[in-house]
Amino acid sequence: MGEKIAVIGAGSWGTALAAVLADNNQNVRLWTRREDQAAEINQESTNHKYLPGFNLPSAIHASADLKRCAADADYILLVVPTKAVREITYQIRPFVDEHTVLIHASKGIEPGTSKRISEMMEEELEGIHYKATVVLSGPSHAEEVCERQPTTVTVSSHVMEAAENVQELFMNNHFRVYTNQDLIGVEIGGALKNIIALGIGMTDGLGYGDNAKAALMTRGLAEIARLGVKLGANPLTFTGLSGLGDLIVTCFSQHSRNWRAGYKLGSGNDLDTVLEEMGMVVEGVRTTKAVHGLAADLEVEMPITAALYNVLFEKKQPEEAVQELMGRVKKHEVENMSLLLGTDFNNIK
Ligand SMILES: NC(=O)C1=CN([C@@H]2O[C@H](COP(=O)(O)OP(=O)(O)OC[C@H]3O[C@@H](n4cnc5c(N)ncnc54)[C@H](OP(=O)(O)O)[C@@H]3O)[C@@H](O)[C@H]2O)C=CC1
Ligand SMILES: O=C(CO)COP(=O)(O)O
Repeated sequence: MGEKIAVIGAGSWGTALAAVLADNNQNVRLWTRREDQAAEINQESTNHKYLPGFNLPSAIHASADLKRCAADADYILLVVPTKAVREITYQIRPFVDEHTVLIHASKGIEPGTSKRISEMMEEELEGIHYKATVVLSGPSHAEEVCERQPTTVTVSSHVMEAAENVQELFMNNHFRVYTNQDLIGVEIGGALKNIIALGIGMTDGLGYGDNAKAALMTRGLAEIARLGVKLGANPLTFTGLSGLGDLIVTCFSQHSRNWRAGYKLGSGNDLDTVLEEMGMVVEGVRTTKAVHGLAADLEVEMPITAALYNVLFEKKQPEEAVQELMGRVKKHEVENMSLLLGTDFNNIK
């Protein structure tokens, strides 16, 4: 039976990805830190906290014993919130060796260090030799994946052979997987779209219309790409699944926790109350803090991220933040990006 794959994290996304792998006849062990949740998944084939109403494939074996899940796994797939990535990566160290391929499907940037997920994992695994790290990202709400709705994602790695193997593991008639060589761009796009989705939710909560939404998404993607290119990403990645694709799905879907949190903030609720009520991870909040600091360090202009930062952490009223965005000095639409790319497109005759 298939490859041995340890899925670490039984929230909505870890569980949905475990279901895809089980559908593909892989040997899936799903780790949760709660014994009661492992028993529920094994006995009832449900995960009522994170995926209420869904039946999971009975072939998923859940366990709260990390060693049992990861000890002889060919692939270890980490799907925990960004804030838990270092701690959990450190815990899997004893089970990683030169045969292991690590995969992650989390979306965030670490405040303080500005590290991407794969960078944090590499740091926590320092001194251990393993095959590769592969990121899986793209427009993919867990609920629709569990419904076996058509879904497309991207996998990326510095080791393309590993990315292609991971593509093969997940591919089926409902779940189509592309490869992309641009690890930085794929991780940046997946993490930063959550900032913009928070903003879109906020404009919906405030009662703004579709023009505002289009403006935030388009200019939001411009600033994501601006930072990404500065970090070494391929600008074209931001037009792909892990860029524009994920931005669309997170900004338009009511499955999105980032959109929902933004909506509640725009409707007048305070951040602490909103996060407490969500009961699931809202990655965009910490990522806004991380990216605001990173943009300042790198001197990259990110006015939408700055506006979100002010609303989330400086108690600025959302309406005031919108007015400040609209009242900025006059700009040329493609100026910054074209200069970063080394071509002044404004002067092309
Ligand atoms: N949901 C989705 O559709 C998608 C999510 N993602 C990304 O996947 C990542 C995981 O999100 P998702 O599954 O949705 O999150 P959820 O909020 O659905 O679940 C969080 C999971 O992480 C566990 N967890 C939280 N803190 C810790 C910790 N300190 N140590 C160990 N486990 C912990 C929770 O365990 P417990 O229940 O015990 O608290 C729970 O199993 C995020 O980065 C997200 O952006 C990416 C694509 C789609
Ligand atoms: O990344 C996602 C979809 O691709 C999930 O987004 P949310 O975390 O906002 O629910």
